[in-house]
Amino acid sequence: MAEIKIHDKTFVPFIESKDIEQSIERMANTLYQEYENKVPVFIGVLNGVIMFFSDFLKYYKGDCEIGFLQLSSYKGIQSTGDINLLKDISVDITNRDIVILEDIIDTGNTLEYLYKLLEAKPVNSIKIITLFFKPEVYTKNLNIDLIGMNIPNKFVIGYGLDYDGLGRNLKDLYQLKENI
Ligand SMILES: O=P(O)(O)OC[C@H]1O[C@H](OP(=O)(O)OP(=O)(O)O)[C@H](O)[C@@H]1O
Ligand SMILES: Nc1nc2[nH]cnc2c(=O)[nH]1
Repeated sequence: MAEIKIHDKTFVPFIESKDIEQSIERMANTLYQEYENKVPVFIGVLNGVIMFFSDFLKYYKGDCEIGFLQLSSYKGIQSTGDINLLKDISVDITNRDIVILEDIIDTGNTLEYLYKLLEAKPVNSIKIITLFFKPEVYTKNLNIDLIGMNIPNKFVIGYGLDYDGLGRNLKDLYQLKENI
């Protein structure tokens, strides 16, 4: 894996896709044990979740349904702190057991918005899971039910995550070089 340049920044290889997938397989198996006799609705937070969502489904062994919502708050490598709901939840979740899938939880601003959005919904249960988590910068007290991998506080791209629109199609995860 070589370093790559996207827009004005250089990124270095960080986590290979095979290691990411192993972590996702573990997550899918853990959830399957918890929902064995239920049909959960997995809700992906677009756009960053695309690859995680698709790989997670491949490893999940039970019956399940899916839906999406779209939130956006990043400009470049910074959170604006201003969350935009670009697309509300696409399926009826009334009385359902829902699991929100996030690709990454960083500041927790998006998670806080999600909690407020979901509070008002008449669901049976809610779990929030994330593939990547940055414990050094997470400042909220909100519960995260399942975490795939803890990562340091450095901006990452690839495996669905972008830098100003580019980099989502990289199969491995890369880290911003200037931060190292
Ligand atoms: O914990 P936070 O600091 O709020 O960051 C987490 C959010 O940032 C990314 O979304 P983004 O706003 O970049 O939209 P995208 O998924 O369309 O890239 C990511 O998909 C999370 O939803
Ligand atoms: N691409 C990308 N999006 C994020 N959203 C929150 N943290 C990050 C990050 O490190 N990279």
